Formats: sequence, structure tokens, C-alpha cells
Amino acid sequence: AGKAHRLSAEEREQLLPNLRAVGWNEVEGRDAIFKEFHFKDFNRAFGFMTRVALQAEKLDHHPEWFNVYNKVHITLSTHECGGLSERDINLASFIEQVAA
Ligand SMILES: C[C@H](O)[C@H](O)[C@H]1CNC2=NC(N)=NC(=O)C2=N1
Repeated sequence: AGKAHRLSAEEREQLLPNLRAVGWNEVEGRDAIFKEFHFKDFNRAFGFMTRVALQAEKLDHHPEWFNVYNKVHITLSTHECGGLSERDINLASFIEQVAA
């Protein structure tokens, strides 16, 4: 997949507004993005997580996440480059499609 690089200021200006508009926010004190998802029940939440997990494994890019019942908190960042990369943007976009 090539080496991940941290997004430049220009790339951020171009890519982050779309994600911000659908509820992703930059984490304070860390170069990462975060969103909280709510579902009808645990079944819906875990079905969502299952679909995201399979794609994450395919992309070899994995979310940091936390689930209680119908709630899923997701943080995305790229360890390889120590911050936000295009991989996080791609995974966030996929996650939005699954949640829709
Ligand atoms: C060895 C393996 O390819 C790496 O550790 C991958 C796996 N999943 C990953 N997931 C995330 N979020 N960031 C990474 O840098 C990362 N690296």
C-alpha cells in the first residue's frame, strides 16, 4: 500500500471539512479523528462493527474503538506515521457508508 504520510495542511483543508460535516472531530492533544455512533440496539451496533472490522482487516488499517450496548466510539489515526493519513480518511469514508 506504500508508506503512510501525515496529511499536509493543504490536504487537511481539502479532506477534513467533509468528515467534520458528518460528525468527525479532531482529537485534542493527538493527531487523530473521533466520532460517536448510536444505534437502535446492540445487534445493530455489533453488525456495524462486524462490517467495519472485515473491511479494516482487508485494508490492514484498524480502528481504535469502544462499544457499550448501542454506542460505538471510534478513533482513527495511523501509527506508522504518528498521525492522520489518507488511510484514516478512507476508513472514515467507508465507516460512513456502513452507518448510512
Ligand atoms: C503491521 C501492520 O501492517 C500495521 O501495524 C498496521 C495495522 N493496522 C493499523 N491500523 C492503524 N490504525 N494504524 C496503523 O498504522 C496500522 N498499521
